[in-house]
Amino acid sequence: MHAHREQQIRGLFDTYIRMYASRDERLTELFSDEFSGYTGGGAVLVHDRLEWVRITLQDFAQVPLPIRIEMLDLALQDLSDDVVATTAFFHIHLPMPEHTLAREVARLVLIFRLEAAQWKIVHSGISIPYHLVRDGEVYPLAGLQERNRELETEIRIRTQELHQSEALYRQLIEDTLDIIWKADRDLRVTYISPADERLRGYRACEVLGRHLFEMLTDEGAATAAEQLQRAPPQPGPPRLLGFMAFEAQHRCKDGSLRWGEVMARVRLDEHGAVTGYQGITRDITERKLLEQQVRQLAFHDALTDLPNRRLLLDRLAQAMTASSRSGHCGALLFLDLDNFKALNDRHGHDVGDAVLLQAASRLEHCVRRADTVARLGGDEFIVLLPSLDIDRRRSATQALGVADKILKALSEPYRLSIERDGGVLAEVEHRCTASIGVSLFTGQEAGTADVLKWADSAMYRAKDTGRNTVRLYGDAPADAPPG
Ligand SMILES: Nc1nc2c(ncn2[C@@H]2O[C@H](COP(=O)(O)OP(=O)(O)OP(=O)(O)O)[C@@H](O)[C@H]2O)c(=O)[nH]1
Repeated sequence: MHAHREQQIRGLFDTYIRMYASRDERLTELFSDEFSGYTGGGAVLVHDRLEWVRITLQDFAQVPLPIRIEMLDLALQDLSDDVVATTAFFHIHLPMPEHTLAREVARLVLIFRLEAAQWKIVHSGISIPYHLVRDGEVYPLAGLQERNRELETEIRIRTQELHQSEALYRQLIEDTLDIIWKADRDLRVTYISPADERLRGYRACEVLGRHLFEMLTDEGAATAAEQLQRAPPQPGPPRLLGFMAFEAQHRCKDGSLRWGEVMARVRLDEHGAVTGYQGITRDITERKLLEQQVRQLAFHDALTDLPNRRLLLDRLAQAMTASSRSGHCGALLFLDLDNFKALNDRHGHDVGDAVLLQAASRLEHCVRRADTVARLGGDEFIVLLPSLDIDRRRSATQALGVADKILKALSEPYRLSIERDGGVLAEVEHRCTASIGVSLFTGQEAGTADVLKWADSAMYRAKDTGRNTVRLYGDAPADAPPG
């Protein structure tokens, strides 16, 4: 997309969000005369601009206080020369505490069209969290099916009338990505909407009549079965039980897996007997991936992928709790590479990074699976040996043994590719040592910060005594007795 055009649409989108959040009625001036849009619950397609303005003003009157919108992602897509689609993901924080929806991701599609040299919003579709819809009530299923039909008609008519942008209609359909399904009382599928084929690749005829749980992984089926058992049938007039919500992994035809958020309901007759099930499944794979990335970023070092300080402290606290139960000692090794700055200064940061990566890998090869290798930052690493011996002296001997093994592994030559003037790569061999401080811990006699501080001070003593060596906290007269 042309940078100028992108900037323009982004600016307009930001203005829209700002005006919406501050309940600014001038927002309605952005709507095209040929506007169409889905109302908040997603069930009704509105074609009339004035009707849309009325709905917007009613929304502003119902929640007059400013609302907070926390943008997560915004994507712009050229649909044609004069049509651009924007897709935004965000959290909505309404001013009433019961409507704080920070956990839920809302999706807004706005389509901008260039009209007489002015960009106008020609379509709006919002997919909002389920429980925002009518007092905790899930989308009425009939409403969604109705909406699907309306969409298809809308697309047919508009394609004939406007011949404008095929992609615009594709975008419209994307608003109904949720899979709608129904099953009989034996959980055999009796209806599945076309969205399932788009997401999982199975044609409806391949799914109809099959057990609902065949769509899921074994783990997903176990979650679903557990949820269904939680909805005990009660006698009464024919009705739908309240919906249950759970997340489960779904199998796709190509062998891949996708995460779905399932909202399901049980249909009962007047005797309380189950007559069937119905539900909506929303694809949340992207959200799950994002959550996983966020977790990875929060607990791991970006360069080496090793646990970071936060995760290390967590593991150290766990090791200390386990040690109080077992009576076994644990050890923390604080490592700092020697003269690392000189390497960076001489060959540049990228070469320094390459050494850090190789050092991280060597450290991982020196320890067992139950041990943790973490990077605190810079050229500082930690090795946590959570369970050694019951006897402190024997534990010290074991920890010092691991430290010696690490010193030896780190002092092996590092082979590095270095870019010389003119971009030619040269292979060089670099030698590097480390200084290590070791502290032992038993149970929770001390805090995690103390154990880390002791290992750090022992490491500095190793530096002071000439580097490339190991020191144990508690061996020097100045050391306070541990624990
Ligand atoms: N390449 C690279 N360098 C880093 C990174 N983070 C910090 N550093 C550098 O690592 C160096 C750390 O040096 P120090 O540990 O303070 O000193 P040193 O040269 O190793 O000397 P001693 O520790 O006294 O042996 C500094 O030059 C930092 O700029 C990183 O992610 N990548």
